[in-house]
Amino acid sequence: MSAQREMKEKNPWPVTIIIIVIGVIVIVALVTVAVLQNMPLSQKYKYGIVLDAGSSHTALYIYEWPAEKDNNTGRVQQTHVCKVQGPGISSYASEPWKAGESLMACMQEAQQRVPGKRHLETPLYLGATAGMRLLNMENSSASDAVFRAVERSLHTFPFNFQGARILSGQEEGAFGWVTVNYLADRLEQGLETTGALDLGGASTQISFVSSNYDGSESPSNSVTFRLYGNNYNLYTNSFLCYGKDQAMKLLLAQQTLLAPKTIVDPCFHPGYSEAVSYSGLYDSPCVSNRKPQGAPEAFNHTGSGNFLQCQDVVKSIFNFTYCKYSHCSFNGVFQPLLQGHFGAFSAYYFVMDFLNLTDTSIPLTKVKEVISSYCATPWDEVKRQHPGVKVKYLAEYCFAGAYILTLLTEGYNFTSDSYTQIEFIKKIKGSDAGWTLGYMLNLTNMIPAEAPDSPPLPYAGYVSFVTVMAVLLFVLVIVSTRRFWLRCSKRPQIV
Ligand SMILES: Nc1ccn([C@@H]2O[C@H](COP(=O)(O)OP(=O)(O)OP(=O)(O)O)[C@@H](O)[C@H]2O)c(=O)n1
Ligand SMILES: [Ca+2]
Repeated sequence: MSAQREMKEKNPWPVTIIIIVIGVIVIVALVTVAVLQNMPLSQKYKYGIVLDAGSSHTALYIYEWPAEKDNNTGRVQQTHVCKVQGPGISSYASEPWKAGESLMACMQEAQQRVPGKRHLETPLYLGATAGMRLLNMENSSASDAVFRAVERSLHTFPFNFQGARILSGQEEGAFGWVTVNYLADRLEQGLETTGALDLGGASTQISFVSSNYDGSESPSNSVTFRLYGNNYNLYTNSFLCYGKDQAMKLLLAQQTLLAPKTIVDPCFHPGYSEAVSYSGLYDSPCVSNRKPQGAPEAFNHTGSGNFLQCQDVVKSIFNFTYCKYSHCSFNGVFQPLLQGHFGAFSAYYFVMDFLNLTDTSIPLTKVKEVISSYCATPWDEVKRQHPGVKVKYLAEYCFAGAYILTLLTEGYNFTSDSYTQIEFIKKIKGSDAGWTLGYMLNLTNMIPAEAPDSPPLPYAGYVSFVTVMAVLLFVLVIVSTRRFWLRCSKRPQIV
C-alpha cells in the first residue's frame, strides 16, 4: 500500500498532463478573446448621396464607408452613379416643376441601393454649379423657383436632406482638388498634392498648390485647408463662361459679328451645316451683351475644318493683354507658376478620350496633328465612322480639342514639358473625379484636421505578439513544473 503511494507520488506525468491541458485551454481562450475583442467589427456601411446639378446634366452619386470609421481615415468610396435623363436643372427655368420631376428616377434608384435601415441617417445634398450660377445672374426668381421644385421632390424621399444650393466657383475648384487628392491617398500620407483641372459645360476650374504662392497676391484665389495635420494653401480659380458649351457660344457670337447670316466655322467639319437661332445663342449672360442690333431670326452655321484657323478664332475669346499681377493666366486673372502633377477630368477626359489623346507622353505637335486631321474629316464621314456617338458631341470634338489645347497652353501656360505632367482621368480607384466627394467629405467633417492617433501595432502584429507571448509563458510554466517534479522525485524518501 505504501509502495503504491510512493510510486504515485514519484510519477509527475498525470499532474503535468493536467497542467498542459489546462494551459492549452487557457492560451486558446486568451488568444481568442484578445483577437475577437480587437478585431475590426463586421463590415457595416454608412452612406451619403450627392446630386451634381451641372449646367449640361445632373448626376447622382452614392458613397459608402465603413460605419466604425466614421470620423476617421476610413475609405469613402463611390458605390453607384445615376445619370439623370435630360438636361441640367437650369434648363427648366420656364417650367421649374420639370426640374424636380427629372430627379425622381435616380432618387428611386438611390432608395433601392441604400439599405432601408440607413435611409433616415443618410445625408443627401444637391450642389448646383455654373448653369444655375448663370441663371441666378440672369433671373434670380427663376433660379429660386427651380430650387423650390427640386427641394420639394427631394423632401419626398426618406433620406436626411441637407439642402440644395449653388456652389461658388471657388468651392467647386477646391472640392475637386480635395476629391482627387483624397482618392489618391495624398492627403493622409502628406504627399505632394496633385492639381485639379475640371472642364464643365459652363465653367472651368484650375486648382493647385504652388510653393511660391502664399495667398497674399490675390486673396480671392486662395483657399486654406488643414487636413490630417498638414496645412495647404491652395490656389484656385473658376472661369465662368469658359466651360465647353459657353466657350462655344463665345466663339459663335464672335463669328456672327463678322458674318451675321452664314458663318463658315473652321472649328466644324467640312460639310457641316445647321441653322442656329439667334435667341438660342444669346440666351446666356456670357454672350447676351454682344447680340448684334437687328439680328435675323437665325443664322447658318457651316464648317470648314481648318485646325490652324480654328486655333486663331479660339484664341480670340481669351484676353491676354492685361495683367496687374506678377503672373496671369488670362482675362487679367492671377495665377502662380504651375507646379507638379495635374489630374484633368470631366470634359477634358471625354474629349481627349474620344480623340485617343489621353496619353500625355504624345508630343504636343503630334496632338495638334491628330486634332487637325479630325477637324479636316468631312462631316458625313465622321458620322459614318462613329455611329454610336451622340451627333452633338461628334460635331463639337474638333472645337473642343482645339479649345482644350488653347486653354491649357495659352491660358494656363502649360509648356510641352509640363503638359506631360497632366493626366486625363475619369475615375480614381473606382470613384469619379469631380467636386462631389470633396463636398460631402467637407460637410460631414470626414477629413480630420489632425492626423488621427493610430495604435502602436497594426492588427496582425498585435495578434502575433499576443500569441507568441502566451506560448512562451506556457513553455515556461511547463519547464518549471517539470523541474519542480523532478526535484521532488529525487528528494530522499522518509519511510
Ligand atoms: N461623352 C461626352 C459627355 C459630355 N461631353 C460634354 O462635356 C461637357 C461638360 O460636361 P460636364 O462636365 O458634365 O459639365 P457640367 O457638370 O454639366 O457643367 P458645369 O460643371 O459647368 O456646371 C459638356 O459640354 C458636354 O457636352 C462630351 O463632350 N462628351
Ligand atoms: Ca461639372
